[in-house]
Amino acid sequence: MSTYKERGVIFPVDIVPRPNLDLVKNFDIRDDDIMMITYPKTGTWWTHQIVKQILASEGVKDEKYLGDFPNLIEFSVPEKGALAELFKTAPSPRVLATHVPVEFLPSGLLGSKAKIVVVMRNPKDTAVSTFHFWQKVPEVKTPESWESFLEQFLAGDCPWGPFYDHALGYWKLKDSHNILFLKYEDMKKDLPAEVKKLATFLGRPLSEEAVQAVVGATQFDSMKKTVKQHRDGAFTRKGVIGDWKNSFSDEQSRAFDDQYRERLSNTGLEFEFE
Ligand SMILES: Nc1ncnc2c1ncn2[C@@H]1O[C@H](COP(=O)(O)OS(=O)(=O)O)[C@@H](OP(=O)(O)O)[C@H]1O
Repeated sequence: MSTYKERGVIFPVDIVPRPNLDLVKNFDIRDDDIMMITYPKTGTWWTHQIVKQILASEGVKDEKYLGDFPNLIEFSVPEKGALAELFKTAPSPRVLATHVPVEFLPSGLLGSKAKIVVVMRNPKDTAVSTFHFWQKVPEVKTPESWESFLEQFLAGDCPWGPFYDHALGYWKLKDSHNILFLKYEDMKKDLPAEVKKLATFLGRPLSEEAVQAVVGATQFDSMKKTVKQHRDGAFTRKGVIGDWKNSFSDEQSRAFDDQYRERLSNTGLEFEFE
């Protein structure tokens, strides 16, 4: 599968055909939409399952749109075509998800009352997860060796663009009232608290019992059993914080930390690595 660059950002052509970017940009947002935003490999499937469970507790169960696959509006899937087309007529509340950087978002989103949830993960684990993922998608040409892959990741040469540009593009919107930031590491450390926070933000506060039910259904082991296993299990691979230690050499880790400090110092954005 080949890739193309749009405004400096790499997209895999078969997953996000170029016309899809216009479809997404011009996509009409409804005030009751829920827009989930993730950089790839930071918790897309996980948070999608959590939102599905939160909505299920108010009786919303539409498998056509809230199916197993995270609803990534910029994607095209063989049996459905461009998802942005499909979602135009989906019933409310719509759960839309995207990996696109902020400049590619539907133009009406930020001025709307839609709820925006941004999920982030520490960039070392994100890089490792991404490396393993692309090895299972041989159609997309990414380096086979970890060393070369990491070099590209540090250079920002990866699908959906550079990690830090993506994260900071959204982080600068943090004072907007309808955005919630979640971190993968917080979810790992205290899932009930994060589920509660998310449900409340979505205007659907849950009882303690309901929180526990969502947690039970979305913990890693449950998801490994329930989420359809595409790409040889790549969507539920290890699900831990700190797996980067199995791939990074000390030297790679130092170079990574230098860039991390350079890009995030004085931004207020920080991540936990273990
Ligand atoms: N329930 C749960 N708990 C903890 N971690 C989980 C869970 N579900 C998925 N994962 C891990 O999330 C990583 C995949 O990220 P994404 O879903 O964003 O992938 S994708 O962008 O949609 O391809 C991938 O991370 P790695 O294991 O580090 O590769 C998954 O294992």
